[in-house]
Amino acid sequence: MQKKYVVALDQGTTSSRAIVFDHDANIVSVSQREFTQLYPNPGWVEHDPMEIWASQSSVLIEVLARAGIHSDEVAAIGITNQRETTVIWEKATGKPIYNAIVWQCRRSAEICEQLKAQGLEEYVRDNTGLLLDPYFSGTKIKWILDNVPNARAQAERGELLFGTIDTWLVWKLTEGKVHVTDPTNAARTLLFNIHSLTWDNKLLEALDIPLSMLPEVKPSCSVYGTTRIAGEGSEIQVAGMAGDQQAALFGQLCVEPGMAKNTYGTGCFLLMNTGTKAVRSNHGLLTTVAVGPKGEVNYALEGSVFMGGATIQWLRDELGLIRDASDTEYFASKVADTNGVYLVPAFVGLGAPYWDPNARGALFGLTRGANRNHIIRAALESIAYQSKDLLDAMTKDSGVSLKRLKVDGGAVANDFLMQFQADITDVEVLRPSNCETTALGAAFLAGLAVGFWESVIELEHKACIDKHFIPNIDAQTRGSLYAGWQDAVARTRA
Ligand SMILES: Nc1ncnc2c1ncn2[C@@H]1O[C@H](COP(=O)(O)OP(=O)(O)O)[C@@H](O)[C@H]1O
Ligand SMILES: O=P(O)(O)OC[C@H](O)CO
Repeated sequence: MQKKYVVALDQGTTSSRAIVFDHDANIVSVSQREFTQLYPNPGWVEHDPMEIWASQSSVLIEVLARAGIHSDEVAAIGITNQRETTVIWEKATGKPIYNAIVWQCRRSAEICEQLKAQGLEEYVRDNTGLLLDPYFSGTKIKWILDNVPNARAQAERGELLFGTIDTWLVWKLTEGKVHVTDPTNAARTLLFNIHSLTWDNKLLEALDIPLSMLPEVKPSCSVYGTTRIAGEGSEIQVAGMAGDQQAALFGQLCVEPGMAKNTYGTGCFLLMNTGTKAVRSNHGLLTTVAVGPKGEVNYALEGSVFMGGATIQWLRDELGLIRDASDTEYFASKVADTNGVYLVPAFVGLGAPYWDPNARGALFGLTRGANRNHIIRAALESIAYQSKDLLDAMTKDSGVSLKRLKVDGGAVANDFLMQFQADITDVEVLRPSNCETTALGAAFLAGLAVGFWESVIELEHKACIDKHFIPNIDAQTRGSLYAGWQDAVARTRA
């Protein structure tokens, strides 16, 4: 039967999605399922790997059933995923030995301090492009090996496997036959040398992690194995994968140096392609691996903010101020400003450009006149302020002053947020008509790997802009609003 579709699996921090794209990159069908967030201690975040698999495999079955698509019409399945989140399982049984430790989790802060005390900070910076922060997988792996009974002995006997979520999904999809990752995910582990593109022995030794646990690293645009939907029908190629932020960069076709996008999901992630040159940041950004026009390794500068849309979930789930994330637009627009209120959402510390794992969230400027709408507005504005922090750092590091910013992710549906982003950065914000660019990036990689699409040039005709947000405040107002934010951040850190 003719291959008409590519399916992207987008395993995000809060939900698992499966999206079917046709040859024109139109969305044919979407299926999505939220899963449980576990907070066993303050600052700790976990997921159940089996629940991740259950939600991801069920949406895959559902998305095809809903659209009446047979597996032999699917050219390939591409994977994109929340990065850094760490799963360790038994090779023989496929059973995880502990919950997945999520990228936001702060429990390995002390291990990071120990590595700093060993003088490894510069080495890490030079060879992995990262910083010593609990964000990345390496110290999470060590924590599991040090704290789960028998884990270290099992690891030393070669009985355990490590994977980020891409690796875990391919392992499950191929029924335990394939243990693989790609350079964009490997680059987030703290164990991968981004210049030689191999696992780094010195860091494996420092963290006491056996090499036998690590997956093979294959290009982001390759065929990794095959799967059958619910164990039935014809085999589908699993081809193409990238960490979600790099997939979004590729989905937005930012494949040339100087092209950038900002994704507003659970966190916010601003990435700029720097081509074949790995640019070292002097302003608190990361150097990471991206995907080039032919699926090859490119580099990117990245600013990572831990609480983006998650701040809105907090308003909904913990404070009960809204019923749905989209309500925030209505309430924020009911007031002319925040009445001097600033929310610094350092709930799990602060990421780029501050890298302060010990900072905690704070609300400033409360007066008797401050009401719910001001707090909701301050929460939305905090997402835009954090993104401005990233954009300013990016300009300093790259020397490129962006005039236009491509955006995507769940929270860009919010017009208030997008307009405020344009106002506070003085940059035009471009929202694509398909905001599922993360999934699109994975679909592109999978489709290119199996010849469903020929080249990136063919893909360029498939993207279009839904809305332009033009800056609309004066420089003085912008300056004083941002100064208030910087003051609030400084006080949070103190
Ligand atoms: N209209 C909206 N306004 C503000 N935030 C929103 C809106 N819709 C969704 N969000 C936020 O966006 C996030 C979901 O985006 P998504 O890209 O699906 O995230 P992820 O891939 O990290 O799971 C949630 O944190 C949610 O609170
Ligand atoms: O789940 P998201 O889309 O917020 O992305 C999570 C990032 O990959 C973490 O680095």
